[in-house]
Order: sequence, then C-alpha cells, then structure tokens
Amino acid sequence: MAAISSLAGSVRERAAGAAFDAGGSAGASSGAHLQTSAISIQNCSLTFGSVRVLNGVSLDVRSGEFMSILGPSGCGKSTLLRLILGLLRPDQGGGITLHVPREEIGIVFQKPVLMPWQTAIQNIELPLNIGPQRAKQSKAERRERAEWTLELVGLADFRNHYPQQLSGGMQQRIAIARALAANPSILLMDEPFGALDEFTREKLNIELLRLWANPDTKLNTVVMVTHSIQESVLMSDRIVMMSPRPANVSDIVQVPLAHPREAEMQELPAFLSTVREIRKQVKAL
Ligand SMILES: Nc1ncnc2c1ncn2[C@@H]1O[C@H](COP(=O)(O)OP(=O)(O)OP(=O)(O)O)[C@@H](O)[C@H]1O
Repeated sequence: MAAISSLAGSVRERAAGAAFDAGGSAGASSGAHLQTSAISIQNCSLTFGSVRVLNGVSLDVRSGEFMSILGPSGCGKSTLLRLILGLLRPDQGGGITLHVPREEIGIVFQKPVLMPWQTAIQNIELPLNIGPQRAKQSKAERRERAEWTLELVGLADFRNHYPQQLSGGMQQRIAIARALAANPSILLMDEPFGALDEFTREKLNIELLRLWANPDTKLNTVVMVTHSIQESVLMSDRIVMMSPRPANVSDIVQVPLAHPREAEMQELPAFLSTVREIRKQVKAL
C-alpha cells in the first residue's frame, strides 16, 4: 500500500459528480451519486439552559460529497456534529435521519486526543479493541487493519513511536488513521487542522482529499467544521454557512472546482471569486 502522499495515481474519479461550471451554477450538473442523502437534518432546534444554540436547522448531506461548515465562533457547529453523532438530541424539531448505520460514522477532533502511554499503532488499534469491531474481527485482523491505516497515512515507519515523539501533523494523521481503521463511510471532522501551521495544514488538506478518493477505503462522505474560508473552498463540494447563534443555515455555497483538487487551484479565478463571495457573506452575518 502506498503512503497517502503518493496516492494521486489511485484517486477515484470524482470529477464526474463535482466538475461544476465556472459560473458556479452547479446544482443541476452534479452527478447522480451526489444526489442521494447520507444524513438528513430536519428543522432541529437545541437549547442549553436558557441559551438557544440551534434554531430550526435543516440540512441534507449528500452521499459522496465533501461538505464544510463555516460560521461564527460559538454559533453551534460542534453542537451540530454532536447531534449527528447522537451525543445530543434536538429539543424541538424533526430530528436526524442517518442513511447509513451509526457505526459507519467516524469522528476526528481538532486535538488528536491520543493516549500518551500508547504507541502510534496501539492508539489506532484502541477503538477496534473496545468497540463493536472487537466482536467482528480477530485480534490479528484488527492489528492488520490498524497497520494498513497507519501505512495509508504514511507513518508505517513510526508505528512504535509515542505521541510525544511525533509532530502535531503526525499526531493528527494518527487520529485520522484511527478514525479510518473502523472503516467509516462518513467522516465527521471538527476543525481537524485548526491547530496546525499553514504548511502542514495545506499538506494534510490534500492528503485527506486523496484518502477520501482512495477506492481502498469505504470513506464516501465528509462533513468538516472549519474556521478557514480558504480550506473550505479548497476541499469542499458545498459549504454550509451558519448564522450567529441561535444558528440556522444562512446559505449553501457550491464550489465551482473539479476534483481531484490540488493546492495550486488556490490561484484559479474560480477559487478566488468563491473565497471573495464567502468573505462578503461572513462580513454581512
Ligand atoms: N454541554 C454544553 N452545555 C452548555 N452549553 C454548551 C454546551 N456545549 C456547547 N454549549 C454552548 O453552545 C454554544 C455553541 O457551542 P459550539 O461549541 O457548538 O460552537 P462552535 O460554533 O463549534 O464554536 P467554535 O467555532 O468557537 O468552536 C456556545 O455558546 C457554547 O457555550
């Protein structure tokens, strides 16, 4: 298995579904595989004590898409991910419909949350050993799966290193490998690259897109919370703009760029105009 940084050759063709015309009128041109729903959020509201956080949020995440969620700090983006995960329940509204089994949803947080006393490979294996995978796979199969994802994120040479012996970017790669080890079809990511320097961040942006497109993984749909407009445009098919709290979906922006994405695309007029459009909307919020 090649490391993710060299997987460009095995990228699954997403261009058919995501090659939108430069004018941005992509709604009708997206491929059929993007039209079925992976997650449906129907008119969900949520209040913490006296603070109303989400106010009638409705959103359909399409199967096969890369969706980013942008919005002001504290508006409820992480809360929305926790609703999808079933860690919170809406106190009003229709609810959340998952169109895949819950165990097919993986999560990556801003901080890698690795066990400092466990090596890279042990950290990846941990959820397999305590989660539903334990009953489904033998110890040897779980180890093999963990080794495979470690290789997938390009860190096979660091399998016996402890978290404190790894850089921040490497630790986040381990967290991504840990999420992928359970073979999710949907990955929820809460500011996964927010704590990284710009260079590492851009590198991991592209690596994640390669993983998403790699046909050897089951990963199909990604929902990523981010504070970076550039990152959201570089990576996403659609960007959900949330309003300030009590939050609602204020707009959904279709990104007029084809896949596979490359860092150099950030110089394209379509990239720059989308960033400008979103920046204008953020100012107006
Ligand atoms: N368990 C909780 N109990 C009470 N209030 C909470 C709880 N979790 C979140 N909140 C509040 O809900 C609001 C939304 O929080 P959330 O973390 O979802 O925002 P966010 O948009 O992800 O913020 P940021 O962009 O700064 O990470 C905040 O006002 C926060 O204080």
